[in-house]
Amino acid sequence: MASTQNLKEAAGNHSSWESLLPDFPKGPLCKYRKKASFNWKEMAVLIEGKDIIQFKNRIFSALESDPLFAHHPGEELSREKYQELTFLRCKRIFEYDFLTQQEIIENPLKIFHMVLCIGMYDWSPCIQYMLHCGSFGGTLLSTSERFADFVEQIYRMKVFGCFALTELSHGSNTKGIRTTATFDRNTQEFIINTPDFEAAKFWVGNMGKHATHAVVYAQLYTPDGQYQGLHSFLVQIRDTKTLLPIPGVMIGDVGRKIGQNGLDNGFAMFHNVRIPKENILNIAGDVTTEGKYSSSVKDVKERFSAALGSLSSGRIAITAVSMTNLKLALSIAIRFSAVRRQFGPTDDEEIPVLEYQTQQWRLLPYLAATYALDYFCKSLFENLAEFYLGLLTKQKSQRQADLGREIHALSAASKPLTSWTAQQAAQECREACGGHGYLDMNRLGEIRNDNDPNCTYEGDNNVLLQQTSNYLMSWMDCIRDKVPFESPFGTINVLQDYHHILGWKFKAISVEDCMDSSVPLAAYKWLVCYLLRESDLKLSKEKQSGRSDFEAKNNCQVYYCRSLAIAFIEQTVLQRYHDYTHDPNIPSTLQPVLKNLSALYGLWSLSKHLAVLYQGGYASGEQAGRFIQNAILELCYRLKDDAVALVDVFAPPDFILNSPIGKANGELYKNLWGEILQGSKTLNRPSWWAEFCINRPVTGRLKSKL
Ligand SMILES: CCCCCCCCCCCCCCCCCCCCC/C=C/C(=O)SCCNC(=O)CCNC(=O)[C@H](O)C(C)(C)COP(=O)(O)OP(=O)(O)OC[C@H]1O[C@@H](n2cnc3c(N)ncnc32)[C@H](O)[C@@H]1OP(=O)(O)O
Ligand SMILES: Cc1cc2nc3c(=O)[nH]c(=O)nc-3n(C[C@H](O)[C@H](O)[C@H](O)COP(=O)(O)OP(=O)(O)OC[C@H]3O[C@@H](n4cnc5c(N)ncnc54)[C@H](O)[C@@H]3O)c2cc1C
Repeated sequence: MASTQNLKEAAGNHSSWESLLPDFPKGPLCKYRKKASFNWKEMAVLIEGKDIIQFKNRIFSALESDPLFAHHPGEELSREKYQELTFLRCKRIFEYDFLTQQEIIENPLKIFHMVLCIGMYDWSPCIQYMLHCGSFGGTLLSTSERFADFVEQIYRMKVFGCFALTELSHGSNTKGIRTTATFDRNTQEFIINTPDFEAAKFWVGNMGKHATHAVVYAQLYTPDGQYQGLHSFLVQIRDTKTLLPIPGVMIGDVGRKIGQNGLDNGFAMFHNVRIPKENILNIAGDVTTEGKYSSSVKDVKERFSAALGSLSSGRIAITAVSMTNLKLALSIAIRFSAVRRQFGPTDDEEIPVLEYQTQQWRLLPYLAATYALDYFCKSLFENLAEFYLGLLTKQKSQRQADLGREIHALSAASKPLTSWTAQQAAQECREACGGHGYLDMNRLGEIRNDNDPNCTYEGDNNVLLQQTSNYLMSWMDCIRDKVPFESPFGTINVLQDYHHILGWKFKAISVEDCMDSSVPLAAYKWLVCYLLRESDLKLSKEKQSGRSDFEAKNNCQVYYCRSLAIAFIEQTVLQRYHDYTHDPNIPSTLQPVLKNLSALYGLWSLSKHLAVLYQGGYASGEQAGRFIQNAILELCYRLKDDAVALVDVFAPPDFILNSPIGKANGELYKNLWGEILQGSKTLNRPSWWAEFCINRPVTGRLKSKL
C-alpha cells in the first residue's frame, strides 16, 4: 500500500518540492530529462516523503561539508590509513548523532535511511557502524534488561563491539562451532576456550584492530558435563584504555580482502578466558548459581532458532545494502549511456548508446528491479520492526513465533535475491560504460567489490535459500490434508489455492496483454506451487529409494528446492510491488511509469524460468515465450526516455556518488578530464625514470647458457 502521507505530499503544491529537491544543472542530460513522462520530484516525494528527503539531505550535506569526508582524487591510501580513516568517520557518525530516540520511535525506518546514506558514500564506515550498533548492540538490546547499562555504553561509543560467530573451519554450519563456554560453579564464571586454531573466531568485522568487546558464540557446558547447545556470551577482548588484548585473548587482522578494506576483519583465540555469569546472553537459556541449565524454551530446535534469531535483522540490512548498490551502479551507467555516443544511422550523426536495444535490455530491467526491491526492502523492514517490537516487549505468543519463522524465511531469500541482482548489475553497468567503466575513479569496481561479500556474510546465499525452501515445504502437510493455514505477513497465503493454481495456464493472447504485471504474477503463483509440488515429489522419491534424510534433502536442491526459494521470493517482491503500483490512490501522473516498471521487473525475472514454465505445461507453443520476450523489449523501449529521470529520483548528490561519468550535469568528458588532471601525479615523470634512461638492459644477459 502507498503511504497516505507520501500520497498527500506528492499531490501537494509543486513549489514546496523545489527547496527540497533543487533542479539539476543544465547540460547534455537535459535532452532526456525533457522527454520524461513524469516529474521526478513528484516521484521522489511519493516514494520517500518530504520528511525522509529532508533527513537524507541533512546527512548528505553534513558529509559534504566535513573535511574528514573529503575526496582526494588520485590519492591511494594504504590499508592501515584507510582503516584509520574509516574508524574516524565512524566516530564522526556518533558525533553527528543524526537521529534522536524520539525520531526512531516515530519512524524506525529512519535508522536504515541513515546507514544507507552513509553507505552510499562508503560501505566501510557504514558497516563498521552497523556491526557495532546493530549486530552487537541490537543483539544485546533485544536480549534482556540485564544488558541495559552496557547498551548505554555501546551507543555512547565507550566500548566498541563485534559479532563473533564464524570460526576458521566453520561458517555455515553453526552447530559445528567448537569454541566452548564451561560454567565454573565455584567462581560463578564462564570459561571461554578455543580448543585449537581451526576453532579460532575468524572473519569478524571490527575485531582485527579495534573492537573491545565481542558477542561470542560458543557451545555451552554445565558443571554436570552436560552439553547445552549453542549460546552467545559477551566477552571483553581488548582493554578500553589501551586497545591491547585482554590476557588470554590472541587477536589479529585477517589481511587484505577483495573489497571493504577500510574494515578490520579479525580473528581471535581464547585461552580459558573467564567472564562473569551474567555475561551469557540469556535469550533462550540461562544457568543458575548452582550450575543448572534453565530455559523457558523446551524444544532444542527452538532454542537454536532463538540463539540465531538476531541474524535475520542483519540479512534484512544486507538486502537493503545490496539494493542501494543497485541505485549507485545504475545512476552511473544510465547517465553515462544517455550521453555517450557511438555510431549512428548516418556518418555524421552519432546516437547515445542508450538508444540501442541491447543497451536498454542490459540496463533497464535492473532499473525496474531497483524500484521493486526498494519498495520491498521498506516493507520488509516494517515487518522486521513488528517482529523486533515483539522481541523487545518479550512477547511469547504463537504469533510472535510465527513472525520469527516467516521473517527468517523471507530474509534468507531476500538477501540472496538482492545481493545477486546487485552483483550482476554492477558487472553489467561496468561493461555498459565500456572502458571508462573500468577506471577506478568512476567507482563501478568499488561498488562491485564492496557488494560481493553481501552474497556470503550473514549466511552464504546458497545455504540460506535452503532455509526458505524448508519453510515452504513445511506447509505441505497442511496443503495435502486441506487444513486451513496462513502466515502473519501473508506471504505463504498463495499456497492456500495450491490445488486450484496448479491447473492454471498462460492466457495472454498478445504482446499488449503481457504489458501488465498481473501476467507475470499469475505465472509466478503457478511456478511456486509447481516447484513446491515437484520438490515434495522428488524428496519422497529420494526417501523411497532408501536415501537418508540428509542425502535426500541434498539431492533435491538444484532445479527443485533452490529454484523454489528463488521463485517464492521473486513472487513475493512482485506481489508487493504490483499491489503498490496498482493502488488507485497513486497519482495518475506517475502510475503509468510505475506500472511499466512493475511489468518489466516481473516479466524479466520470469523470463529466467521460461524452461520450467514450458516443462510443467503452464506455457505451450511458440507464442507464449515470444510474447514475453517482445513485451520485455517493448517495455524497455517505453522506459528508455524515462530512464534518466528515474535515476534522478534515487541518485545521491554528486559528492556522494563520486563518479565523474555519473555526475548529474552529464558533462561526461569535462568531468572525467577534470578529475584525471586533478590527480597529484598524473603528469609526473615516474620516480623510476632512470631504470630506462640510465640503467639500460643488456639483452640476453640472463639467458641460460645450458
Ligand atoms: C521498534 C524499533 C524497531 C527497530 C528495529 C531495528 C532493528 C535494528 C537492528 C538492526 C540490525 C542491523 C544489523 C546490521 C547488520 C549489518 C551487517 C553488515 C555486515 C555483515 C558482517 C557479517 C557478519 C556475519 O557474517 S555474522 C555470521 C553469520 N553467519 C551465518 O549467518 C551462518 C549461517 N548459518 C546459519 O545461520 C545456520 O546454521 C543455518 C541457517 C544454515 C541452519 O543450519 P542447520 O544446522 O542446518 O539447522 P536447521 O536444522 O536448518 O535449523 C534448525 C531450526 O532453526 C531455524 N533457524 C535457523 N536460523 C534461524 C533464524 N535466524 N531465525 C529463526 N529460525 C532460525 C530453522 O528454520 C530450523 O527451524 P525448523 O525448520 O522449524 O526446525
Ligand atoms: C567480508 C566478510 C565479513 C564477515 N564478517 C563476519 C562477522 O563479522 N562475524 C562473523 O561471525 N562472520 C563473519 N563473516 C563470515 C561469514 O558469515 C561466513 O563466511 C559465511 O557465513 C559463510 O561461511 P563459510 O565462509 O564458512 O563458507 P562455507 O560454509 O565453508 O561455504 C563454502 C561453500 O560451500 C557451500 N556449502 C556449504 N554448506 C553447504 C550445503 N549444506 N549445501 C550446499 N552447499 C553448501 C557454500 O554455498 C559455499 O559455496 C564474514 C565474511 C566475510 C567475507
